[in-house]
Amino acid sequence: MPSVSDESFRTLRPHHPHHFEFESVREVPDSHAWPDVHDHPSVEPSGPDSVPVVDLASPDAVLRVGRVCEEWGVFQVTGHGVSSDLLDRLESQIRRLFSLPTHQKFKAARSPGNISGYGLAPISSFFSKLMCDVIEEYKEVMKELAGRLMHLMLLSLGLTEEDISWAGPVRDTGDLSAVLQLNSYPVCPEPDRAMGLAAHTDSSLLTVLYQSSTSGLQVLRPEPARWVTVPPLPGALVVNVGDLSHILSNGQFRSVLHRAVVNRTRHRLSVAYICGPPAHVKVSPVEKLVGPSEGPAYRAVTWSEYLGLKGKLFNKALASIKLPREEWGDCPCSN
Ligand SMILES: O=C(O)CCC(=O)C(=O)O
Ligand SMILES: [Fe+2]
Repeated sequence: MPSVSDESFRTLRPHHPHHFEFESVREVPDSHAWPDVHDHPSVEPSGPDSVPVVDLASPDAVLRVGRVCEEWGVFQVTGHGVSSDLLDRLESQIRRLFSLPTHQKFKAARSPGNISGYGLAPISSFFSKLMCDVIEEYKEVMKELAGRLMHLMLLSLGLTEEDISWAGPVRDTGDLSAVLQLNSYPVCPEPDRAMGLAAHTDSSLLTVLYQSSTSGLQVLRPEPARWVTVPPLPGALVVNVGDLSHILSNGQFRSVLHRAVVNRTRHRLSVAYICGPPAHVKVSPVEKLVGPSEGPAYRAVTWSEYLGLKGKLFNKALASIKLPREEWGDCPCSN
């Protein structure tokens, strides 16, 4: 997928952007011109087009989380306990990282097919010089927050720890795996002709996104289809419901289609903590949520199997594991 921004570092998984020297361009080259930036109108957030904000410290957090996961598949969280000092330090280190000369950034590049050991060697030697401490601290804090969010989501579905044993005790953070992805969206001379990150749903259970202070994230709302901007709120983090939570909830939770647009004057950064189940776990619709007459809507998949499908089929991956209606109730899949 070509995209203008696409400069990103993943601390666990490889990414091979079609590299481009953005600083020198005056107009978007054909290779990066995006055909359907205006496929649907973009609207500014207000009234019913405002992505909900959930205060995790509020007594009705479980109820609110459940409702927004069903209706939106995305929300902003406050009351999460992540200090603004940590977010500031993270952002300034990432700015330093992305402003390094290209040849230096390429020292951390992953070679194709080099998935095993998840690239810790090249990446960690790179990060250790520059930003290892703050990244490690952020990952720790995110692990805890993602666990908390996952448990709120499970509780809102009426599930207990027995229903999803890999999630660990509902009060605990469980045993999720995660990828940290750093995105950089350079300024763009013609933002209307380019795309930062193409429309997609996340393949995760959930993604916690820090989007600094520059807007660019948009989520698709239906009927009429429109792109709603998710405004950066000081201190808030964005939570996207991923495809695996949609599967796990037997379609009850919406996995939100979203994209990142670029702008003319501000270099935008975002940090995605992409959280999934442990590697060996197959995610399938939880039995309790499957009505006796309807059966599970999806077959079981591991995270890596699903990522493979996503790599091949992109936005049709979810449809590819949907069980046809006639097979419902007679499903060979297991939890
Ligand atoms: O930069 C953003 O706001 C979105 C990033 C995103 O969607 C992703 O990393 O999956
Ligand atoms: Fe995303």
